[in-house]
Amino acid sequence: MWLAVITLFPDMFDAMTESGITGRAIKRGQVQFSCVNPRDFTIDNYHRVDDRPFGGGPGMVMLPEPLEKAILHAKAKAADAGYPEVPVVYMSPQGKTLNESGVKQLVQYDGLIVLCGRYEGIDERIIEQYVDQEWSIGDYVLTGGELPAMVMLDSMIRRLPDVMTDNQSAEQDSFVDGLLDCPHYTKPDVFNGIAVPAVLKTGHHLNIEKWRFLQRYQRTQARRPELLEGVQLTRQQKKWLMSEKKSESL
Ligand SMILES: NC(=O)c1ccc(NC2CCCC2)nc1
Repeated sequence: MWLAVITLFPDMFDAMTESGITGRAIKRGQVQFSCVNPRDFTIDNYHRVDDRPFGGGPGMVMLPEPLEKAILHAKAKAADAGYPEVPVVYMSPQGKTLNESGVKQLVQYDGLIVLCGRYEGIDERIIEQYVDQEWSIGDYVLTGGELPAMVMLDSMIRRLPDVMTDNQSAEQDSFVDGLLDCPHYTKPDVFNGIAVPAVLKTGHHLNIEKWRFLQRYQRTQARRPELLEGVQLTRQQKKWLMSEKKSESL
């Protein structure tokens, strides 16, 4: 996947490119990643990338010209790399709230340009003319679009084929079927006097699968009941649930 981020703080993305599974995917060439800095496209002596808002009010707004030049440069780079039509995504609290289905939709693209704002935001005419999709990682305001961009890109990169090894695979992710995740345990058997649930040490895979499903269902019911509306249970899961409810009513 071809990715470019437009940002005044490219060094922030070292957190994603220099470590972990995302760093490995980039080193392996599974992801082509680059940053484009609007400050490199300024023409005044002060390299201005922002100015005061028309209509007054606090803070500054990012100037449209450096952003336009940065976007066009990123689009040209994508075309040179063989990706002629790359959508531009802008990270903002006004965007669609990102969730697993949004990640699945985004990771289908061959390439993506992610625009990160700073200050009070960017000139609206850039959004009107160049932004294809606005996305938000949640209903809160941050000082910049860089962290939301890294959150979104991390969730996408881990879903690319062959990025996660089999035993890490994203397919078994908790959210993949809408339920929260089950508890996880590893050595030691007893930690601070608390033992690992016995079923997990039986090696009885069906019982373990049942236990994990029931844990996930009960956790979702207790913590995020609204998520249950969108959950499609398999016949087996429905049976497990029925037998659990029966045994509870005994
Ligand atoms: N919830 C979010 O995804 C989000 C995105 C960007 C942002 N701040 C940026 C937006 C324009 C200037 C700073 N804050 C929050």
